[in-house]
Amino acid sequence: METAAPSAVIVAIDGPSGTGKSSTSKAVAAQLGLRYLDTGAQYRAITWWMITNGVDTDDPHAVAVAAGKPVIESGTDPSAPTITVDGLDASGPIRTQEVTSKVSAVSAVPEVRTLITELQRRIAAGARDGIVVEGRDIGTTVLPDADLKIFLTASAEARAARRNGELAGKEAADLAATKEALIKRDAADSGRKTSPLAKADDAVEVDTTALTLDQVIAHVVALVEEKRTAGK
Ligand SMILES: Nc1ncnc2c1ncn2[C@@H]1O[C@H](COP(=O)(O)OP(=O)(O)OP(=O)(O)O)[C@@H](O)[C@H]1O
Ligand SMILES: Nc1ccn([C@H]2C[C@H](O)[C@@H](COP(=O)(O)O)O2)c(=O)n1
Repeated sequence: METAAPSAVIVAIDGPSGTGKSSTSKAVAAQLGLRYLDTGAQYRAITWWMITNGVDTDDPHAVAVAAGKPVIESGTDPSAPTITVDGLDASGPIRTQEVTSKVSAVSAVPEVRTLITELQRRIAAGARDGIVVEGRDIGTTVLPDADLKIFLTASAEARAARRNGELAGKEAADLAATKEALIKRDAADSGRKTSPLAKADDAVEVDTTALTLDQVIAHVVALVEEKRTAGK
């Protein structure tokens, strides 16, 4: 494992679905020369493996028994993040509707969380120049000693509109249905017993509803710079 550089900074960015965690984290990491880790992609990857290997994702025992089998690897270059499962590129398959609908159930299984949390901590510890790690429980559970914790929020309406905007030119989704699906996934992620989606007590909350993505990125970059100037 590499030794962290003195200026290395660990940033945890959490929040509900569609608040801008991935877009913000990637851009902040790229601007500041940090690595980037999308922990949602790891939970999606293990879910995809369960589906393709015939594991019943509604059966926590079956998921727990299989949890240690797939080898999940994350590439942390913010300009080209990667995710593989058993050496196969999983970046496309993990974004399907089927994976999205099953990922909350799989990620609620404690054995899955233990394995993925260990992997996340190893990756963060190996990031010599620092890292931005985004997810649901980074500030509370995975990296409770992070130098800076951000909790992004946005209204369900804004988040649904953003998600539908991604579909421009593709099949137009119904805004109400998108909003309902977001709310349902957030409720499952917030309501699980093991490390639920939650704001850490010492996290800075940023409501992005009325902010452009560039404004959010600039705000977070400024917060990181402040921490660095203060010697973290
Ligand atoms: N402040 C913003 N204003 C407008 N659009 C935004 C803003 N932040 C993010 N977006 C857009 O919203 C969509 C969702 O953003 P992103 O994927 O970064 O969210 P997320 O919190 O990582 O979601 P998830 O948890 O579901 O992966 C993207 O299309 C992104 O470009
Ligand atoms: N730290 C994390 C990150 C993600 N998850 C679960 C819950 C989410 O619904 C799912 C997919 O995440 P997304 O790609 O939408 O960011 O993964 C979690 O439990 N903990």
